[in-house]
Amino acid sequence: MVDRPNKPSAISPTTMSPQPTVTIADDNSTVTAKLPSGEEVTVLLHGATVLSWKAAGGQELLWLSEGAVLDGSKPVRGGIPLVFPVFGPPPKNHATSSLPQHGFARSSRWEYLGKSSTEAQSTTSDNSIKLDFGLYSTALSAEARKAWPYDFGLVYSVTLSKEGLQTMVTVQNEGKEAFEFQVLLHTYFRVKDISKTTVTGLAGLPFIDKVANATQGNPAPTVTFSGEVDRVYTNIPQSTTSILDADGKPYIDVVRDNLSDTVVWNPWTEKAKGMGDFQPKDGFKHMVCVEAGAVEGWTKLEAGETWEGGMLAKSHL
Ligand SMILES: O=P(O)(O)OC[C@H]1O[C@@H](O)[C@H](O)[C@@H](O)[C@@H]1O
Repeated sequence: MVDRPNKPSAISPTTMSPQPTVTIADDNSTVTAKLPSGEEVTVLLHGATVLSWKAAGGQELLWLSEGAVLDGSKPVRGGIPLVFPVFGPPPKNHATSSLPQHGFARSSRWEYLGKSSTEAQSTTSDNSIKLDFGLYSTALSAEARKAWPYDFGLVYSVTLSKEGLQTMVTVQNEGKEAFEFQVLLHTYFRVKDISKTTVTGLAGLPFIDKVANATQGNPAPTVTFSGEVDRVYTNIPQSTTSILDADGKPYIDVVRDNLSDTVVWNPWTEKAKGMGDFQPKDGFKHMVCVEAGAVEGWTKLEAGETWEGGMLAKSHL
Protein backbone atom coordinates (compact mmCIF):
# COMPACT_ATOMS: atom_id res chain seq x y z
CA MET A 1 0.00 0.00 0.00
CA VAL A 2 1.30 3.46 -0.95
CA ASP A 3 1.66 5.75 2.00
CA ARG A 4 0.19 9.19 1.24
CA PRO A 5 2.35 12.01 2.61
CA ASN A 6 -0.58 14.40 2.93
CA LYS A 7 -3.06 11.94 4.29
CA PRO A 8 -5.92 13.87 5.95
CA SER A 9 -6.06 13.29 9.63
CA ALA A 10 -9.16 11.69 11.06
CA ILE A 11 -11.77 14.16 12.29
CA SER A 12 -11.80 13.96 16.02
CA PRO A 13 -15.34 13.86 17.43
CA THR A 14 -14.20 16.24 20.17
CA THR A 15 -13.48 19.06 17.66
CA MET A 16 -16.87 18.78 15.91
CA SER A 17 -19.58 20.91 17.42
CA PRO A 18 -23.23 19.87 17.34
CA GLN A 19 -25.20 21.39 14.46
CA PRO A 20 -28.84 22.50 14.09
CA THR A 21 -31.26 19.81 12.95
CA VAL A 22 -34.24 20.05 10.63
CA THR A 23 -37.03 17.48 10.64
CA ILE A 24 -39.87 17.23 8.14
CA ALA A 25 -42.94 15.44 9.48
CA ASP A 26 -43.77 12.08 7.84
CA ASP A 27 -47.05 13.48 6.53
CA ASN A 28 -45.22 16.54 5.13
CA SER A 29 -47.31 18.92 7.23
CA THR A 30 -44.62 20.61 9.35
CA VAL A 31 -40.93 21.50 9.39
CA THR A 32 -39.13 21.67 12.75
CA ALA A 33 -35.70 23.18 13.35
CA LYS A 34 -33.76 22.75 16.56
CA LEU A 35 -30.52 24.34 17.76
CA PRO A 36 -27.98 22.37 19.79
CA SER A 37 -28.62 24.86 22.62
CA GLY A 38 -32.27 23.71 22.78
CA GLU A 39 -34.26 26.45 20.98
CA GLU A 40 -36.87 25.02 18.60
CA VAL A 41 -39.36 26.23 15.99
CA THR A 42 -42.11 24.37 14.14
CA VAL A 43 -43.76 25.69 10.98
CA LEU A 44 -46.95 24.29 9.47
CA LEU A 45 -46.89 24.34 5.67
CA HIS A 46 -50.54 25.32 5.78
CA GLY A 47 -50.22 29.12 5.88
CA ALA A 48 -46.47 28.82 6.66
CA THR A 49 -47.83 29.29 10.17
CA VAL A 50 -45.24 29.14 12.95
CA LEU A 51 -46.97 26.85 15.47
CA SER A 52 -44.36 26.75 18.20
CA TRP A 53 -41.23 28.59 19.29
CA LYS A 54 -39.41 27.28 22.30
CA ALA A 55 -36.67 28.89 24.38
CA ALA A 56 -33.46 26.98 25.16
CA GLY A 57 -34.98 25.63 28.38
CA GLY A 58 -37.97 24.22 26.50
CA GLN A 59 -40.49 26.94 27.54
CA GLU A 60 -43.11 27.58 24.85
CA LEU A 61 -43.24 31.26 23.85
CA LEU A 62 -46.26 31.17 21.51
CA TRP A 63 -49.89 30.47 22.32
CA LEU A 64 -51.71 27.90 20.17
CA SER A 65 -55.39 27.19 20.73
CA GLU A 66 -56.20 23.61 21.71
CA GLY A 67 -59.01 23.92 19.16
CA ALA A 68 -56.77 25.17 16.34
CA VAL A 69 -57.55 23.49 13.01
CA LEU A 70 -54.30 22.34 11.40
CA ASP A 71 -55.61 20.44 8.37
CA GLY A 72 -55.77 23.42 6.04
CA SER A 73 -59.54 23.83 6.17
CA LYS A 74 -59.23 27.15 8.05
CA PRO A 75 -56.55 29.54 9.31
CA VAL A 76 -54.73 28.50 12.48
CA ARG A 77 -55.89 30.05 15.77
CA GLY A 78 -52.56 30.79 17.39
CA GLY A 79 -48.86 30.75 16.57
CA ILE A 80 -47.93 33.25 13.83
CA PRO A 81 -50.47 33.36 10.99
CA LEU A 82 -49.21 35.51 8.12
CA VAL A 83 -51.69 38.16 7.02
CA PHE A 84 -51.40 39.12 3.30
CA PRO A 85 -52.46 40.97 1.11
CA VAL A 86 -55.14 42.63 3.28
CA PHE A 87 -55.48 43.20 7.03
CA GLY A 88 -58.96 42.80 8.54
CA PRO A 89 -62.11 42.85 6.48
CA PRO A 90 -61.18 44.12 2.99
CA PRO A 91 -62.42 47.59 2.13
CA LYS A 92 -65.05 48.03 -0.59
CA ASN A 93 -63.79 49.49 -3.86
CA HIS A 94 -60.29 48.10 -3.50
CA ALA A 95 -58.55 45.34 -5.46
CA THR A 96 -58.69 43.15 -2.32
CA SER A 97 -62.43 43.61 -1.74
CA SER A 98 -63.40 40.03 -2.67
CA LEU A 99 -60.82 38.41 -0.37
CA PRO A 100 -61.59 36.94 3.06
CA GLN A 101 -60.58 38.77 6.28
CA HIS A 102 -56.74 38.85 6.59
CA GLY A 103 -56.27 37.62 2.99
CA PHE A 104 -55.22 34.26 1.58
CA ALA A 105 -51.61 33.70 2.73
CA ARG A 106 -52.65 32.16 6.05
CA SER A 107 -55.10 29.85 4.26
CA SER A 108 -52.82 28.64 1.47
CA ARG A 109 -50.46 25.70 1.37
CA TRP A 110 -46.85 26.93 1.12
CA GLU A 111 -43.86 25.12 -0.31
CA TYR A 112 -40.82 24.37 1.86
CA LEU A 113 -37.88 25.75 -0.13
CA GLY A 114 -35.09 24.48 2.11
CA LYS A 115 -32.75 25.45 4.91
CA SER A 116 -29.52 27.33 5.28
CA SER A 117 -27.45 27.58 8.40
CA THR A 118 -24.49 29.36 9.85
CA GLU A 119 -22.44 26.60 11.34
CA ALA A 120 -20.72 27.07 14.64
CA GLN A 121 -16.94 26.81 14.58
CA SER A 122 -16.78 25.78 18.21
CA THR A 123 -19.15 24.79 20.95
CA THR A 124 -19.13 28.37 22.25
CA SER A 125 -20.14 30.17 19.04
CA ASP A 126 -23.77 30.56 18.01
CA ASN A 127 -25.61 28.59 15.38
CA SER A 128 -28.60 29.81 13.50
CA ILE A 129 -30.86 28.09 11.03
CA LYS A 130 -33.07 29.64 8.37
CA LEU A 131 -36.09 27.90 6.88
CA ASP A 132 -37.50 29.32 3.64
CA PHE A 133 -41.08 28.93 2.47
CA GLY A 134 -42.59 30.06 -0.84
CA LEU A 135 -46.06 30.93 -2.08
CA TYR A 136 -46.59 31.81 -5.75
CA SER A 137 -49.69 33.13 -7.47
CA THR A 138 -49.68 30.06 -9.74
CA ALA A 139 -50.20 27.83 -6.67
CA LEU A 140 -53.17 29.75 -5.26
CA SER A 141 -56.65 28.27 -5.13
CA ALA A 142 -58.76 29.21 -8.16
CA GLU A 143 -60.99 31.19 -5.81
CA ALA A 144 -58.13 33.30 -4.39
CA ARG A 145 -56.59 33.79 -7.83
CA LYS A 146 -59.89 35.07 -9.16
CA ALA A 147 -60.33 37.42 -6.20
CA TRP A 148 -56.79 38.86 -6.49
CA PRO A 149 -55.49 38.16 -10.00
CA TYR A 150 -51.91 39.45 -9.67
CA ASP A 151 -48.70 37.58 -10.41
CA PHE A 152 -46.52 37.50 -7.32
CA GLY A 153 -43.99 35.46 -5.40
CA LEU A 154 -43.76 35.43 -1.62
CA VAL A 155 -40.79 34.08 0.30
CA TYR A 156 -41.13 33.75 4.06
CA SER A 157 -37.87 33.18 5.95
CA VAL A 158 -38.00 31.91 9.52
CA THR A 159 -34.63 32.12 11.24
CA LEU A 160 -34.00 30.58 14.62
CA SER A 161 -30.97 31.72 16.61
CA LYS A 162 -30.03 32.12 20.24
CA GLU A 163 -30.95 35.79 19.83
CA GLY A 164 -34.55 34.98 18.93
CA LEU A 165 -36.92 34.16 16.13
CA GLN A 166 -36.76 36.25 12.99
CA THR A 167 -39.60 36.15 10.47
CA MET A 168 -39.05 38.05 7.20
CA VAL A 169 -41.42 38.35 4.27
CA THR A 170 -40.27 39.12 0.73
CA VAL A 171 -42.93 40.14 -1.77
CA GLN A 172 -42.08 40.19 -5.46
CA ASN A 173 -44.32 41.61 -8.14
CA GLU A 174 -43.86 39.19 -11.02
CA GLY A 175 -46.59 40.69 -13.17
CA LYS A 176 -46.86 43.59 -15.59
CA GLU A 177 -48.96 45.90 -13.43
CA ALA A 178 -48.53 47.42 -9.97
CA PHE A 179 -50.39 46.00 -6.96
CA GLU A 180 -51.05 47.19 -3.40
CA PHE A 181 -50.84 45.07 -0.28
CA GLN A 182 -50.85 45.04 3.51
CA VAL A 183 -48.91 42.53 5.58
CA LEU A 184 -48.94 41.54 9.25
CA LEU A 185 -47.28 38.93 11.45
CA HIS A 186 -50.27 38.03 13.62
CA THR A 187 -48.22 36.71 16.53
CA TYR A 188 -49.95 35.10 19.52
CA PHE A 189 -47.43 35.27 22.39
CA ARG A 190 -47.97 33.03 25.41
CA VAL A 191 -48.11 34.94 28.70
CA LYS A 192 -48.51 33.69 32.28
CA ASP A 193 -51.28 36.10 33.27
CA ILE A 194 -52.74 38.68 30.88
CA SER A 195 -54.08 40.81 33.73
CA LYS A 196 -50.50 41.32 34.92
CA THR A 197 -48.97 41.73 31.46
CA THR A 198 -47.87 45.11 30.10
CA VAL A 199 -46.96 46.13 26.56
CA THR A 200 -44.51 49.02 26.22
CA GLY A 201 -42.91 50.87 23.33
CA LEU A 202 -46.14 52.53 22.20
CA ALA A 203 -46.15 55.33 24.78
CA GLY A 204 -47.93 58.51 23.87
CA LEU A 205 -49.03 57.23 20.47
CA PRO A 206 -52.59 57.62 19.23
CA PHE A 207 -54.24 54.43 18.00
CA ILE A 208 -57.30 53.21 16.16
CA ASP A 209 -59.49 51.55 18.76
CA LYS A 210 -61.38 48.75 17.03
CA VAL A 211 -63.25 48.01 20.26
CA ALA A 212 -64.72 51.56 20.10
CA ASN A 213 -65.91 51.49 16.46
CA ALA A 214 -62.48 52.32 15.06
CA THR A 215 -62.37 55.71 16.76
CA GLN A 216 -59.13 57.39 17.82
CA GLY A 217 -57.97 56.09 21.24
CA ASN A 218 -56.24 58.25 23.83
CA PRO A 219 -52.47 57.80 24.06
CA ALA A 220 -51.31 56.03 27.23
CA PRO A 221 -47.84 55.29 28.67
CA THR A 222 -48.35 51.49 28.46
CA VAL A 223 -50.98 48.98 27.34
CA THR A 224 -52.53 46.90 30.13
CA PHE A 225 -55.39 44.40 29.89
CA SER A 226 -58.65 44.25 31.84
CA GLY A 227 -61.05 43.67 28.95
CA GLU A 228 -61.04 43.27 25.17
CA VAL A 229 -58.20 45.16 23.48
CA ASP A 230 -58.00 45.60 19.70
CA ARG A 231 -55.74 48.52 18.78
CA VAL A 232 -53.94 49.50 15.63
CA TYR A 233 -50.86 51.68 16.18
CA THR A 234 -49.43 53.21 13.03
CA ASN A 235 -46.27 55.08 12.05
CA ILE A 236 -44.52 54.10 15.27
CA PRO A 237 -41.20 55.95 15.55
CA GLN A 238 -39.35 53.44 17.74
CA SER A 239 -38.65 49.97 16.36
CA THR A 240 -39.21 47.89 19.51
CA THR A 241 -42.42 46.90 21.29
CA SER A 242 -41.92 44.91 24.48
CA ILE A 243 -44.03 42.55 26.55
CA LEU A 244 -43.33 42.77 30.29
CA ASP A 245 -44.24 39.98 32.67
CA ALA A 246 -46.13 40.16 35.98
CA ASP A 247 -43.06 41.49 37.79
CA GLY A 248 -42.57 44.23 35.20
CA LYS A 249 -39.51 42.43 33.84
CA PRO A 250 -38.91 42.32 30.05
CA TYR A 251 -40.19 39.02 28.65
CA ILE A 252 -40.25 39.42 24.85
CA ASP A 253 -39.11 42.25 22.58
CA VAL A 254 -40.60 42.57 19.12
CA VAL A 255 -38.20 44.47 16.86
CA ARG A 256 -39.76 45.61 13.58
CA ASP A 257 -37.80 45.74 10.34
CA ASN A 258 -39.28 47.95 7.58
CA LEU A 259 -42.70 47.66 9.27
CA SER A 260 -44.09 50.74 10.98
CA ASP A 261 -47.34 49.47 12.50
CA THR A 262 -48.38 47.20 15.37
CA VAL A 263 -51.71 45.66 16.32
CA VAL A 264 -52.28 44.73 19.98
CA TRP A 265 -55.15 42.27 20.46
CA ASN A 266 -56.72 40.23 23.22
CA PRO A 267 -60.29 38.98 22.63
CA TRP A 268 -61.17 38.61 26.36
CA THR A 269 -64.24 36.64 27.50
CA GLU A 270 -67.01 37.41 25.00
CA LYS A 271 -64.99 37.40 21.76
CA ALA A 272 -63.23 34.19 22.82
CA LYS A 273 -66.64 32.57 23.40
CA GLY A 274 -67.67 33.50 19.87
CA MET A 275 -64.68 31.81 18.21
CA GLY A 276 -65.30 28.08 17.74
CA ASP A 277 -61.61 27.29 17.39
CA PHE A 278 -60.57 29.27 20.51
CA GLN A 279 -59.91 26.67 23.22
CA PRO A 280 -59.94 26.59 26.15
CA LYS A 281 -62.39 29.47 26.45
CA ASP A 282 -60.32 31.08 29.20
CA GLY A 283 -57.20 30.75 27.01
CA PHE A 284 -57.29 34.54 26.51
CA LYS A 285 -55.75 34.78 30.00
CA HIS A 286 -52.56 33.27 28.62
CA MET A 287 -52.09 35.08 25.32
CA VAL A 288 -51.47 38.48 23.84
CA CYS A 289 -51.17 39.30 20.17
CA VAL A 290 -48.47 41.86 19.36
CA GLU A 291 -48.60 41.97 15.59
CA ALA A 292 -45.93 43.77 13.58
CA GLY A 293 -47.08 44.91 10.17
CA ALA A 294 -47.64 47.43 7.42
CA VAL A 295 -51.39 48.00 7.64
CA GLU A 296 -51.77 51.78 7.44
CA GLY A 297 -52.86 52.49 3.88
CA TRP A 298 -51.18 50.30 1.27
CA THR A 299 -47.69 49.39 0.14
CA LYS A 300 -47.54 49.75 -3.63
CA LEU A 301 -45.28 47.46 -5.59
CA GLU A 302 -44.56 48.26 -9.22
CA ALA A 303 -44.06 45.52 -11.82
CA GLY A 304 -40.78 43.69 -11.19
CA GLU A 305 -40.21 45.30 -7.76
CA THR A 306 -39.44 43.51 -4.51
CA TRP A 307 -40.30 44.53 -0.95
CA GLU A 308 -39.00 43.01 2.30
CA GLY A 309 -40.06 43.44 5.92
CA GLY A 310 -40.42 41.44 9.10
CA MET A 311 -39.61 41.17 12.77
CA LEU A 312 -37.19 39.74 15.26
CA ALA A 313 -38.80 38.42 18.45
CA LYS A 314 -36.26 38.22 21.27
CA SER A 315 -36.95 36.24 24.39
CA HIS A 316 -35.55 37.28 27.76
CA LEU A 317 -36.00 33.77 29.19
O1 LIG B 1 -60.47 35.76 13.76
P1 LIG B 1 -59.35 36.28 12.88
O2 LIG B 1 -59.78 36.50 11.45
O3 LIG B 1 -58.13 35.41 12.99
O4 LIG B 1 -58.95 37.71 13.45
C1 LIG B 1 -58.54 37.85 14.77
C2 LIG B 1 -58.25 39.30 15.11
O5 LIG B 1 -57.11 39.73 14.41
C3 LIG B 1 -56.63 41.01 14.81
O6 LIG B 1 -55.47 41.31 14.09
C4 LIG B 1 -57.68 42.04 14.52
O7 LIG B 1 -57.25 43.34 14.93
C5 LIG B 1 -58.98 41.66 15.25
O8 LIG B 1 -59.99 42.61 14.94
C6 LIG B 1 -59.41 40.26 14.85
O9 LIG B 1 -60.56 39.89 15.61
